[in-house]
Amino acid sequence: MSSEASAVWNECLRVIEQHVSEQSFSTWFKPINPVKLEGTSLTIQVPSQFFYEWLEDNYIQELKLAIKTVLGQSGRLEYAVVVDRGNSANQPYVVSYPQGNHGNKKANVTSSDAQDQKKSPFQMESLGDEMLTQSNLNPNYTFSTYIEGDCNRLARSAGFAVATKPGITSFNPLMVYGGVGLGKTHLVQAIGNEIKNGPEDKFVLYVSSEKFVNQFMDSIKDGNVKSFTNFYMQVDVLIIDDIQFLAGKDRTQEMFFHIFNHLHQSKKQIIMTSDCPPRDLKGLEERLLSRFKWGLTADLQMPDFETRVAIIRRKMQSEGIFIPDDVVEYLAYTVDTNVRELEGILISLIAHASLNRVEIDLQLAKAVMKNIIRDIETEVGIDFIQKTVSEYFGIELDDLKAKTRKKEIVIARQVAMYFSKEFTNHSLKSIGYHFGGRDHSTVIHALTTVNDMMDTDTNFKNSVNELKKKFKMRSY
Ligand SMILES: Nc1ncnc2c1ncn2[C@@H]1O[C@H](COP(=O)(O)OP(=O)(O)OP(=O)(O)O)[C@@H](O)[C@H]1O
Repeated sequence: MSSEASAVWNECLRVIEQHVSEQSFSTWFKPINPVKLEGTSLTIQVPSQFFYEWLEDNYIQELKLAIKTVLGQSGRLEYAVVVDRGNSANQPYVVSYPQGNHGNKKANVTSSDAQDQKKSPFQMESLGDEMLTQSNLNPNYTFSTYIEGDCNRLARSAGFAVATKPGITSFNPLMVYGGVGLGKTHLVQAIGNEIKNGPEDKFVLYVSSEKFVNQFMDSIKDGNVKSFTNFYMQVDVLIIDDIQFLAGKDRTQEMFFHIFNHLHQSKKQIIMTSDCPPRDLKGLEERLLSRFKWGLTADLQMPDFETRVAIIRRKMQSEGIFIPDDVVEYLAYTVDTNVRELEGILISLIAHASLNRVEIDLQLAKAVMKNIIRDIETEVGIDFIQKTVSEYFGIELDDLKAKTRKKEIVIARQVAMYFSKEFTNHSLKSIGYHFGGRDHSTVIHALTTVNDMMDTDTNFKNSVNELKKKFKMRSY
């Protein structure tokens, strides 16, 4: 190592130190060795191709600034990457970037070893999205933007505990599972952001399982497995999304098993998500599954109506738009599949309104919704009420009209009559007619019974209210 190169690099480090966190500085800049200085071109040696890619993806601005400050406008930076070749001696090859060409992955590679040029480097996929930071975290996914409800209370509070004391609570690993679009990624990234922005300087890394698998495969192809493993073993908080993707990928599972053990033993935090509970994860090794159960497993459910309203309002706030209450309610009633879909519909609604320069109102919401969800019924008729009520109580539609006097059928029939009175313009006589030709006094008796039961039986009242929401939504 030339002493000139050392002196220049030390100056560069002083500049860099002022612009990155202490943890990043020791992880990404301390391991670098200055190799040589030729004119205003400084060559630094980095431990692996991955390390080099990481620097280029995440610290290009800091490096540029340092080189320009120390070597002037004509300053250049070249990298010598130590290639891991198992037992054979490490031969560096040089990746050379002309000034101002940093970050261009197609830049010339001049190698001291022709073979190495052809190797596709083990690299983190380009992060692309400027929203992502060096931990691959979306800064918008925070606890403050994550609406709490019965659907996520346990997972959220466990997540918050982990964020406060990563690696120390008994929630290690923390496994969050739930159906598509229910907020798994948002929650685990909120934990990551909370830790990253906290007082301790922790290296937090979020990675999808798919990316993890691809990186591992690339590392095998490139003979870089060691640097892959070393990299993951340095992490303080590893967040790995959609773990079900590891199913059937035995080699990756084995590697993950070692990384998991190392991190867990070193009291580093592991957070995972999955689309199903660990017991239903097919194609995952038993030893891995048993480790997943060491910590806490918490599920996410579809948010209830009130939580959906709160999610819509939060989204409106972040988009800086106003939507009338009846539209918010309409959307929350109608979209009960998952939160991503709810957000998607809200965004289409906003887009329609701004493209057509019209106000967002119920009419527009219905029109947008009709395009998206087929078969949506906008009117409540007796047929619809009968169908919905019979499905809800798990009885045959025909039984509502039949003579049978079985208790559960009588109740369902009375409830259906009650809603027919509330949501349609049919007379008592007509309602009776639609329920197997009963007379109007039977309908009156049904209405009285339902009202009385709602006063005395909370479960029954909840069922009626739940059904009411379905009808209300369609009667807008
Ligand atoms: N409780 C919540 N509060 C606020 N926003 C939420 C909530 N739950 C989900 N979202 C939003 O819903 C969208 C989908 O969430 P996310 O991507 O986290 O779901 P996921 O469960 O990881 O989905 P997938 O199964 O496809 O990986 C995101 O925009 C997220 O911000």
